[in-house]
Amino acid sequence: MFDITPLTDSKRTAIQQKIDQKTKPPGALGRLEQLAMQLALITGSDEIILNKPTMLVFAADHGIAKEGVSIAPPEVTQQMVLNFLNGGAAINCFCRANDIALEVIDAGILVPINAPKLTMQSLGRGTNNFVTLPAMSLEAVTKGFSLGAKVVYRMASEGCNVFGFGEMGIGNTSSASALMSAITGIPAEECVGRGTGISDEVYQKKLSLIQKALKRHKNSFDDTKQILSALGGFEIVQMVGAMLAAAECNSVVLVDGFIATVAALAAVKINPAARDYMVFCHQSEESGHQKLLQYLQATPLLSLELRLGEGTGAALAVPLLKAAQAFYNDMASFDSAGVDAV
Ligand SMILES: Cc1cc2ncn([C@H]3O[C@H](COP(=O)(O)O)[C@@H](O)[C@H]3O)c2cc1C
Ligand SMILES: O=C(O)c1cccnc1
Repeated sequence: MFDITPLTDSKRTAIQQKIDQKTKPPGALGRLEQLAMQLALITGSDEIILNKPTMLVFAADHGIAKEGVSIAPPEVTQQMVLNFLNGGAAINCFCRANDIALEVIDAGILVPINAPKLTMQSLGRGTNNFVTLPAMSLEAVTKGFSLGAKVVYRMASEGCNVFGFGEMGIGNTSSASALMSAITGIPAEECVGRGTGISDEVYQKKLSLIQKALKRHKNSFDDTKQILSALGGFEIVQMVGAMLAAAECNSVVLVDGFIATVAALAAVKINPAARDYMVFCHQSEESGHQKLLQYLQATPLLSLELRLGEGTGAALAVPLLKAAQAFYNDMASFDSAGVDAV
């Protein structure tokens, strides 16, 4: 379904040489050098090209939210979508601060909003409660992949080659933890966290509901699509399709916090070549995130104790991408600056 070209090793030596000829001790720009290597492999080895960075925020509701597993009721998903459209959320501020375009997508909120700025591609009015039923049909997963991909193909045709992925959906840390446990085999206790900041009591309820759901659906864990249909969210499946499409379009995939990283995990299971295009932007405070990053052998760029989602950690990493681009493209070499090589 997604034809992703793994990044070629043949250009690595030339890129490393270019980095090593910059006027600095070898390796002195640390992680920025690794980032420049990845960006050069994705976008061009002569010059790193970052075009029209765009944040895609997918919003949807979750049947499990009715169980009271969040600090907020499900209505907050729709209210936050309106907040995004009015420019008032954290993600709006960080996108404005860093010159990132923002597109908000209704992937399946409970009560649709009629607003010209909102991209409408709803898969339904929230998922089923996965404690008792599969969250969605397999057809919805497949449709979600193509709807997510559609947004990326449109933006890529307009020249965008840097995509950030964010989400909004009350209850979605429950779906994400259940997916993480089912896909990786890591026990639920290590995947489930406090989400929006729930109490000990609510945490115990959340954990036991997720354990119950994992037991109930365990016979349909043969492949990633089945797992997504059992436990996923409409915003999560659209993110999976969008990430795979971005990798297919040779674009940079900026992965945000816990929920976005679970979508990235599913995308990598579906097509391992997608991993090459992913930049893991930050480590969230959500307790399962560190384990998940380790599982994916990913070292995140930032660690700011965020636990918000919306794409905020991805937006905050964009200046680092621009710094990697700036030194790779513009910094003098020992030769051009007349500095003795070290
Ligand atoms: C006002 C508000 C704004 C948010 N922005 C992102 N989230 C984050 O919290 C939710 C996940 O946590 P849980 O699984 O505990 O519900 C998601 O919507 C996520 O994007 C928010 C949550 C709230 C309450
Ligand atoms: O890391 C995240 O994505 C996250 C953490 C808590 C709540 N919402 C999102």
